[in-house]
Amino acid sequence: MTEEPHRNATRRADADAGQALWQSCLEQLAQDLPVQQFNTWIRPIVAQVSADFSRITLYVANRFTLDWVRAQYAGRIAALLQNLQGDQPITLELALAQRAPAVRRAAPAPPAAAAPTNPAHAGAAVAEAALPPPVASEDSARAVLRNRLNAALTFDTLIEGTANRMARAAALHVASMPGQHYNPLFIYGGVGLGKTHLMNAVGNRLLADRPEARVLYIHAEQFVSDVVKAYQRKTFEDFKDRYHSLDLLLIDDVQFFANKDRTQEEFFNAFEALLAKKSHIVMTSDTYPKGLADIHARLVSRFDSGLTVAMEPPELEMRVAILINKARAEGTEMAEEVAFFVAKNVRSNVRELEGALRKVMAYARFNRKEISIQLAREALRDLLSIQNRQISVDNIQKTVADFYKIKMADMYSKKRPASIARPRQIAMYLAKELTQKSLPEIGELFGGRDHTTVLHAVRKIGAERQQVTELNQQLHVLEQTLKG
Ligand SMILES: Nc1ncnc2c1ncn2[C@@H]1O[C@H](COP(=O)(O)OP(=O)(O)OP(=O)(O)O)[C@@H](O)[C@H]1O
Repeated sequence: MTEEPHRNATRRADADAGQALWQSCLEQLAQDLPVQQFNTWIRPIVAQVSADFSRITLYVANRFTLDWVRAQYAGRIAALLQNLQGDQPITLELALAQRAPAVRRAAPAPPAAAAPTNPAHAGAAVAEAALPPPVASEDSARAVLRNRLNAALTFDTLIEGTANRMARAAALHVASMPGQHYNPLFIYGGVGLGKTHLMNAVGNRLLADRPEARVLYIHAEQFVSDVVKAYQRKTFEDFKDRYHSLDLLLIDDVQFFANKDRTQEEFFNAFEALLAKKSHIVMTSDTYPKGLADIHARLVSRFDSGLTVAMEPPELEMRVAILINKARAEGTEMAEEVAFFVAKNVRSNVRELEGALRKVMAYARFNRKEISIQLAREALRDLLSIQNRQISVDNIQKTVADFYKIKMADMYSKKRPASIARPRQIAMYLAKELTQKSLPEIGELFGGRDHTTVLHAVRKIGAERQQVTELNQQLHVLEQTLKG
């Protein structure tokens, strides 16, 4: 045998062994996953195994599938491959199909990208190949439409609590029966409370159930820019085709439409067209529809014509659950007492909670220490000192008194008219929410009142906040002012 055919034969044998490895993995996945999931996401994958078995590249058809497979299955696939492969470390890479070489050729592996190792993946690493520009080989309009959803933001990763219960239930309903009830669904709340996450979860769930559905997630600013482009390039027909043909439109932060008359008009047209064909619209905003400034009245009334739900700042137990879950997703177990400590000190929103968690984990890694309350205290030193400096009961009393135009002295007085008693109850509620003080301590600072009086105020305002939009808005404003 000359050298060349011999080399070719060796390559073929390697390639066959590589495919056998992937085949075994596929068989296992077929057993583990529901048939529909396996057929939709796993079966179409083309795998390429490097000659030394150190790297497996999975080629998928488009960016959306890539994100989805990475978020939902990459960890499981990597762990399975590692199991089949034994001790030798293996790196899993995801790439778009247009880069795939013919499957059965044992081409050399692409240059190794630095692959971040995820401890949750049983020693195997998952990397994403450098991606070429958007897929040209398939229904490109659809691929672009789907690309904007973030596949990692699903109902499974969204922790439920009192703060988001209603919004989550409504979103789940929309995802399972789009176009029927709650159309449009209008979700509002402060920054970092999970509005974008929830909205993406609706899109991801619908696409998992109906992969052919035309779903678009878009930020309102992007919509504005699309309108401008359609004007400049005189491509309104394309614009209309794009927006009016959707099954589900998810549009984030509609407060950005303020003062943009032409955009509002185009959005109104899209809105009417979509509703007429029973497509669903989900919107988010930082305020409830009637609180929106500089948006045409006819649009505001359309926004409010389905279901409007608020997302509230997460309560303590929810913050604890979020921390424990997010830490676990990063391969770290966080003790409940530590999670309580962090959650008590970071109250404003989930994004800040995530930031605090990242700090604590990085601090533990750098210092090679276990995560404990003491370590969390050190890691969050700056944040804690800013908070302690800014939010005192005294500060809360002053701010609330100013806001409701009563005297500071009325916070401690025994006077009972509603115009004074109510702001006082609101201040007590905020003192409990925003400081570490106990009920008796708060009572003391409000003119020596009993702790049951404080508890009554905290419960009453907390419950009313869920029901009365105006009070909720006022509390948001006060909270933002106090947090600086
Ligand atoms: N209930 C939750 N469970 C798990 N993660 C959450 C939850 N709520 C929010 N998050 C996470 O918090 C971060 C901020 O959420 P998101 O971006 O959805 O907030 P938002 O309300 O859209 O904020 P903004 O108005 O600033 O865009 C995201 O990483 C999101 O995944």
